[in-house]
Amino acid sequence: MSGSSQEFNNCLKQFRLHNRMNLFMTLVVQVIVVITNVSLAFFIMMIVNSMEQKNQSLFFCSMLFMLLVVVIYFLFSTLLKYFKNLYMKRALSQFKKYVFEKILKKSISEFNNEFSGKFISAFTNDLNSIEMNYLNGNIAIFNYAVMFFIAILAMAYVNLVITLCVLFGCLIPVAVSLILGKKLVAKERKTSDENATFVDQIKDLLNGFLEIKSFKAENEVLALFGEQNFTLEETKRERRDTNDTMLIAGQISSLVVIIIIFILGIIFIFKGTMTIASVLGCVQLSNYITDPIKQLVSLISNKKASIGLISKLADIIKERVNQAVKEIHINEIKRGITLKDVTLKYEEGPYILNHINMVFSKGKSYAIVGGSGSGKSTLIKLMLGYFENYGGKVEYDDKELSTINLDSLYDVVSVIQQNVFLFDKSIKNNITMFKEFDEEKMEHAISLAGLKNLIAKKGEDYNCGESGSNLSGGEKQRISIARCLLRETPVLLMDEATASLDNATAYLVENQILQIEGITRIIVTHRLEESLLRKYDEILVMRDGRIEEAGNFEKLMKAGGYFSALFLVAKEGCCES
Ligand SMILES: Nc1ncnc2c1ncn2[C@@H]1O[C@H](COP(=O)(O)OP(=O)(O)OP(=O)(O)O)[C@@H](O)[C@H]1O
Repeated sequence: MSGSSQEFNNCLKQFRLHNRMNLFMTLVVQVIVVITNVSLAFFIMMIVNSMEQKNQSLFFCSMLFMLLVVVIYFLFSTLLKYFKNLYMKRALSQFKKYVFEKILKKSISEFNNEFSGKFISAFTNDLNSIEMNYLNGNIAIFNYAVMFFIAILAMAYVNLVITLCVLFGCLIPVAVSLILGKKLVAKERKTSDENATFVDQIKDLLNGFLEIKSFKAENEVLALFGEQNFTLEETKRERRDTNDTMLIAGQISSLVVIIIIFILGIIFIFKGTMTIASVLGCVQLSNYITDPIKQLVSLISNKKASIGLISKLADIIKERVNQAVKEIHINEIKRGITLKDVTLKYEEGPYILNHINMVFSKGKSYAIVGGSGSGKSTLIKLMLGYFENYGGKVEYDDKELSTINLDSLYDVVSVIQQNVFLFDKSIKNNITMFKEFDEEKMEHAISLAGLKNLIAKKGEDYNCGESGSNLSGGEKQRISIARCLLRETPVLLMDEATASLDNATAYLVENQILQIEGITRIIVTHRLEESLLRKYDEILVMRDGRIEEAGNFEKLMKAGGYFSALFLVAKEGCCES
């Protein structure tokens, strides 16, 4: 079985898990509700018969019958509501949890290769469609199928010829559905894809709200929005069009059926083989035949379309990386990290990392410096298992990165990046990432990250706001530094982690991190401050994806090469400012 179909089956399993009894009860109760519905036709026949025959006792009998039907209907539709809602609740919550769990299991590289709009759209638009058209749809299909068969049996009991002719009239919508069904599936999938692009764009545009306002780019952005908005709505229009064509076919079929019943009914009344009551009964029963046909046509097509969405979701969440090759677990670093002839490029572009050779020894500190775009962040991302298509070798001790289980890697390596993400939760939760930590360890990390004053002022339960909007850039960054230091991993990677801090705080934090004993630090920095740079065991100078020079501060300055030029320019800039 392929990964996708295995995942597809797992998705469907979530609807049934611990939920079979609720579904079974829903279906049983549904049958009883349908029978009470169909019995209305017999009530009409009894009433009309009592009128034709002026038979009072038959009239009272039919009224009593109807009263009983209403009571049964009330009781069972209440039960139906109860079991159906219970089934839906469990099915959807389990399904969503499963999908989200699968997304969380994705590797960083997998997640970044897919548009996150795809995931958001899957959780909004696609899930709504799956709820409506698959879960609700399945129950509705069962309801109408039962209604159709019971009504056919009841009508055959009243008049077999009329029943056969009615069935013939029902062929119109069935034929239309067969013709248009496949189109609808394709259109539902296209709508889902367009919606994912739309969500992606909205996310992107709203993230840049400040830039849009300050550059007065509202009109240009509105035009960009308008294009995708139009494409999405056009796709939805096409989908609705196909759906409506099927509904029209259903309506025409109902009219044809009613005409057939009346024509045949009059013939049979003239022949004396049918009464007015039974013709009216057939008309009422025909509703329970044409209505299901009308509904079933679009319900089945919509269900097929939503199955397409489940399979698309299964495709998104299925594991792409062969986990078998990533089964090596590491829990410590004994010697260090070695890069052997590492190369990397994005698709068809130039090499971003160009034959890098480097040994990062355990417990030492390394600074990575270099001009903008020289590949510093890419190198950090590479060591975090961000890329799968690199050349050469990246070894943690003697274990190749591509074979290491990434969960275990993140027990050993942590990263602080320039772009900080904070959750809309308290400062404490943002530092601990919702885990329990020793009070003493917490205080130590808070102190190293220079957060003591902030916590004294606002308290650790202070809410950070959406994406940390209630805090300054520097405060957010210090929280992310504390978050990382709290984990006390043997390897710490930092990518411009102090960029939004003022000079004094940045110096303090970097200095404190350089004093932590026993951990391996690899720090990308733009701050070429002599007293700090002297504390690094080695400085790697990157240029165009290569390591141009490497050595300690003194050696590099003596060499008078690229580093010393960078250092002098930075020093001059600093003195001028
Ligand atoms: N997703 C991507 N697709 C294509 N090219 C990319 C991508 N990300 C980065 N690059 C390119 O890779 C090169 C190295 O980028 P990287 O972010 O590693 O540089 P950097 O040295 O960290 O720069 P800076 O100091 O400005 O942060 C740049 O030329 C950049 O344009």
